[in-house]
Amino acid sequence: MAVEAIRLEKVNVTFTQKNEKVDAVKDVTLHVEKGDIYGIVGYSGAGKSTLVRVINLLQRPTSGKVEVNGEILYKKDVSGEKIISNKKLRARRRKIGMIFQHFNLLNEQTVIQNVAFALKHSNLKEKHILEKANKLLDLVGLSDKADVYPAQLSGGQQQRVAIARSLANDPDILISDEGTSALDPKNTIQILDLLKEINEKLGLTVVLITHEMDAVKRIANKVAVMEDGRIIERGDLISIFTNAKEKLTREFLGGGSAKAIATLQEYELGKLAEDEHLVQLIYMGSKVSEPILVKLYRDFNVEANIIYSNIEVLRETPIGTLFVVLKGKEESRVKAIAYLKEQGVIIKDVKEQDVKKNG
Ligand SMILES: Nc1ncnc2c1ncn2[C@@H]1O[C@H](COP(=O)(O)OP(=O)(O)OP(=O)(O)O)[C@@H](O)[C@H]1O
Repeated sequence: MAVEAIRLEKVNVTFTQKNEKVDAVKDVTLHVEKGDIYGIVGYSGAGKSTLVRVINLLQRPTSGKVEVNGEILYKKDVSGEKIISNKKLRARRRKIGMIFQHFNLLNEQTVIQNVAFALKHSNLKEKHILEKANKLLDLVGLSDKADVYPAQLSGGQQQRVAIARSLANDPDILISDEGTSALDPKNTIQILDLLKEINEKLGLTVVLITHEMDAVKRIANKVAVMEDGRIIERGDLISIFTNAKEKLTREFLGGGSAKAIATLQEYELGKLAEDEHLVQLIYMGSKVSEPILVKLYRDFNVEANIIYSNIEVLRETPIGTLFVVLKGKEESRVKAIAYLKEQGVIIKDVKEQDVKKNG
């Protein structure tokens, strides 16, 4: 089996302040495979930052195991505590790049100096350090800004500098802790696309901490939802999107599903007749839904009345959601549903409790 980039096992982090205990991370097990873009979403205070700081041991867990690239960096259980040497830890940390919401650049240093700074400890000669820094600026599209100061750059450009700096030591893993949260929508998209490009070009594993599901939808292949220190739901992006179990996950998915529920509440499920059945259809790709629905009528004598429709793009794949009332004889509806399934459409029954006003 391939070695995973990150393996956290039963990690707990408890902070004690003035006799008060905060369990910031509770029994979290998380496996991130090499090459993943793993989104971790949750509201402020859910424990996301604490959890990712555990990966490079900026935060030592109260208990649990931290493994990076197959090497145990830290382990604490009933049998005791084990941590790699400080020297090794420093070396391993360099292979885990990090970017933050507020960029954390050195304001008195130029752009190129900011990037070069990350290589100060290395044995590279000044000339090679500058060569490498220039290459990285080129990669992030800022070659022409090498000699300006951070204050002269836009937020998006500053984050590009931070990304270039985070790549200086050729990391295997890049952690973005709310890296796009201070940016406007256009810069957010550009930075997310840059992270995806780096993921693809350099094979970097990316962990994306965010409270914005849109960021995850754009580039992540996997997602975990955190609440109150725990991971409450996780999976690959499309299955989470099409089959979220937790209310909080659906809340984060927001947009479409929240609007759908509001529309369905208007519709009142109680109004459905004997020969009617409300279902949710989810289909992938750009397959047009209309011809399929027309076919339901023509071939199965089942009318499909669309209550709500929406298309979202997940990692460049359009995913359509339709809430439709299927009307017809029961046996015809069964056949129609079987046909839809054959077409690769995911079908879910919509029950009254799914659209309860306070549900
Ligand atoms: N150094 C610390 N000392 C005490 N409590 C802390 C410390 N760091 C975090 N906490 C607490 O741990 C909990 C989780 O915080 P954390 O910053 O990990 O959440 P988060 O999901 O990243 O939220 P945010 O996006 O606001 O940073 C919070 O209740 C926070 O107050």
